[in-house]
Amino acid sequence: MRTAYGVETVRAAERALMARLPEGTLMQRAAAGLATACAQLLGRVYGSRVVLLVGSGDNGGDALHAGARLARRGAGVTAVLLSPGRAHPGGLAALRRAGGTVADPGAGERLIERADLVVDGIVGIGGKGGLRAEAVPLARAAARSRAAVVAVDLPSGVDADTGEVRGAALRADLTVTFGTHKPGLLIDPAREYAGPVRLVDIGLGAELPADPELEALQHAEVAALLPEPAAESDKYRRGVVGIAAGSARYPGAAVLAVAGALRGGAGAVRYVGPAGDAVIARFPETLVSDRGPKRAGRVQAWVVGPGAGDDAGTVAEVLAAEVPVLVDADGLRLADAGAVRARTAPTLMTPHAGEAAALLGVSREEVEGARLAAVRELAGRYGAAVLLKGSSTLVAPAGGAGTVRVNPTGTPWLATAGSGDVLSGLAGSLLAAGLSAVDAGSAGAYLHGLAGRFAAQGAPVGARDVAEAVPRAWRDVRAGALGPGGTG
Ligand SMILES: NC(=O)C1=CN([C@@H]2O[C@H](COP(=O)(O)OP(=O)(O)OC[C@H]3O[C@@H](n4cnc5c(N)ncnc54)[C@H](OP(=O)(O)O)[C@@H]3O)[C@@H](O)[C@H]2O)[C@@H](O)CC1
Ligand SMILES: [K+]
Repeated sequence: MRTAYGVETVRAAERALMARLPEGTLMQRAAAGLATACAQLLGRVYGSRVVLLVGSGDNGGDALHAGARLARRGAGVTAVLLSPGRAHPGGLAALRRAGGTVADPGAGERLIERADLVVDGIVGIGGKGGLRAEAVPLARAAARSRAAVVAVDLPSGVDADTGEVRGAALRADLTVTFGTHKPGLLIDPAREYAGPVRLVDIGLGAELPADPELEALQHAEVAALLPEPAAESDKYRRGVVGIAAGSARYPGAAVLAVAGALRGGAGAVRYVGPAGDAVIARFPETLVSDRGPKRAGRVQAWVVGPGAGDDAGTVAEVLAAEVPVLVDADGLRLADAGAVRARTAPTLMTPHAGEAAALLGVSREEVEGARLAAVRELAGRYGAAVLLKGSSTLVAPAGGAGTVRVNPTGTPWLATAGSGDVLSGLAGSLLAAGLSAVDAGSAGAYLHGLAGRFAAQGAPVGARDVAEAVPRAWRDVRAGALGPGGTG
């Protein structure tokens, strides 16, 4: 499990740990890890040109101490001080002792142009707002330069707690973060600025509380969630998932949701709606009914909404059922908020950013720029678990408070028509198999992302290919959890 903690929590843990350690220990641990990562990226340290961008806080201190270590190994290290009078005194002294030099911001752009490595120590978890004006030309120069850019703790200019990016920010090739991930490192748009993230252990772990702000499941945790049929399982014990989707106009959504559901571990898939012929032609194993959800027969969880058009009646009927319900696509628009809140069985809503924006009455850009806030807000308003789809899919528990899951397996190739229908079927099937709403959403997104990667392998794919790759993803998750041999 990868976890991320917010700034307040990190600060409290840091204070508790520092009280037991000699002064400066944590910064030395951070700087040692940072210098090691920089050296690996450089390959050859001796003779390399390193530029440190140094702000007024401890983030700059980390950069200066790491720079001193690189200078001792023969790198030419220059620190560009953004607030010359306020740079970390101990770090500055260490750099000078190691033979490093200091420059004014005015010289920064020229130095960056010729550098092999730029270390971004402008601002870390103490940052407020976006990058300040004096740092913007340096961020641009770093982006232009062929130098590798390493961000200290997080890329300067991104919000550590939310992943929001207001204005300019440093774009890193690698982020070296200390003690724990910060939420912003796992959520777009900030995540994109961070590049790959390396976590340096500084001993903070024992001081962190049990409930992180954010968590990302990995193979082992997903494998533990996946249903496994026992010898005595019949199809009803494995769960029947009902799919109320598709319309005369959009039969494809029904077919794709069923395609996902058949691979999600439920014992049977029941389809209800006007696209029964299309569904049965493609998947003869489906139980098809055109008598509406109420009279369709036994179902352990429902999926409602993909391609539903304007069929508000079916959505209302499904919401009245006393089993878990996944609401997607048109269903989100048609669902009555009061009816969702009044439900006693679990509800999982699965909007993409545009649908979430419509529900919240804001623009799509606002949702995409502040995904964590949006998913919590929706989960609070509807009293339902919410899976917000996108480049970093988030799953918030009903009510919106508590740990949010972030899916690590997504791929841009999944942004293809019908891919969401497959996910809703897949996650609905996991609901029917007995997973909680948050577990079904996050395990579904994990398998779906992995399936997208397997199907795509660097080339465009259709939603059907994604559905067909789900069994491979499932096997990979189980194999990876068992040890060597998988990709986990
Ligand atoms: N936590 C831990 O366990 C450990 C933490 N460690 C390290 O400490 C870092 C946190 O250090 P920190 O608290 O000194 O804050 P930091 O991020 O350097 O910035 C604050 C300074 O920046 C300024 N400033 C504010 N906003 C700004 C902006 N937008 N653009 C530009 N400047 C801005 C603000 O000054 P102001 O001008 O507002 O007075 C203030 O002086 C952390 O990220 C990690 O690297 C490790 O050493 C070891 C263990
Ligand atoms: K930084």
